[in-house]
Amino acid sequence: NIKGFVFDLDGVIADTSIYHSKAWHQLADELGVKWSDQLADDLKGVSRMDSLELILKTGGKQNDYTQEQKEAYAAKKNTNYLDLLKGMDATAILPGISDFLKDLAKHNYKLSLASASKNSPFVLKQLGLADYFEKKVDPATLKHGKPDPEIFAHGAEVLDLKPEECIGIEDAKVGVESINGAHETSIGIGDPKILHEADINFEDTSKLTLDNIEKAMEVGQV
Ligand SMILES: O=P(O)(O)O[C@@H]1O[C@H](CO)[C@@H](O)[C@H](O)[C@H]1O
Ligand SMILES: [Mg+2]
Repeated sequence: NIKGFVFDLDGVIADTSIYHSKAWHQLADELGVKWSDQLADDLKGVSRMDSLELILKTGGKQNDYTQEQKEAYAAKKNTNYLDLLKGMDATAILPGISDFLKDLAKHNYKLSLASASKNSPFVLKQLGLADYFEKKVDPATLKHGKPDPEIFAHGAEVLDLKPEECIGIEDAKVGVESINGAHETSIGIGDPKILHEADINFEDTSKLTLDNIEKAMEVGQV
């Protein structure tokens, strides 16, 4: 039975995916790479440097820059992103998430964070949710980014739980693949057509409750 939950951050807990997209869009314009909704969706859950490589590849420019130049561009995106976050507070917590976290804590579920973002400790602090996530996977220690199962596997290990005792929650396609690869139960938040590999789908975070999860697990024989 389920004893722990492994959370993605951007787009699951915090309404920050839009700011990542805005900052990457700004950089893509500067690099002369055509932006699209597909590219925006493909960048979800992908680490900073892998996101930049994906943008350059989309524009056929992956060999046009030195590693140093690429790191400078990634740093510029991050500065823009943090600028966009200025003044962010608990109002950026996605609908239902505060109650869901309270409910999980009340029922003694163990919680960990599996975010590719190096900004996650800062974002959690701004949202006032840092206490819920003492257990976090440090993305800088990972060999592979999502969709590799490594980050969600670590998300269970830091809770001293087996993968089958954990539910992973994601808004990105690569994130759902990572959870499934780690042999955890996957919840996909967003368009079920895009996140069709998830064991359980909810359109948005307001549907994320223990009741709805229990019902979905009964129905889905998950
Ligand atoms: O630049 P960091 O904040 O370290 O990483 C971010 O992580 C996001 C996933 O949570 C991803 O969607 C962004 O593209 C990536 O820049
Ligand atoms: Mg996400």
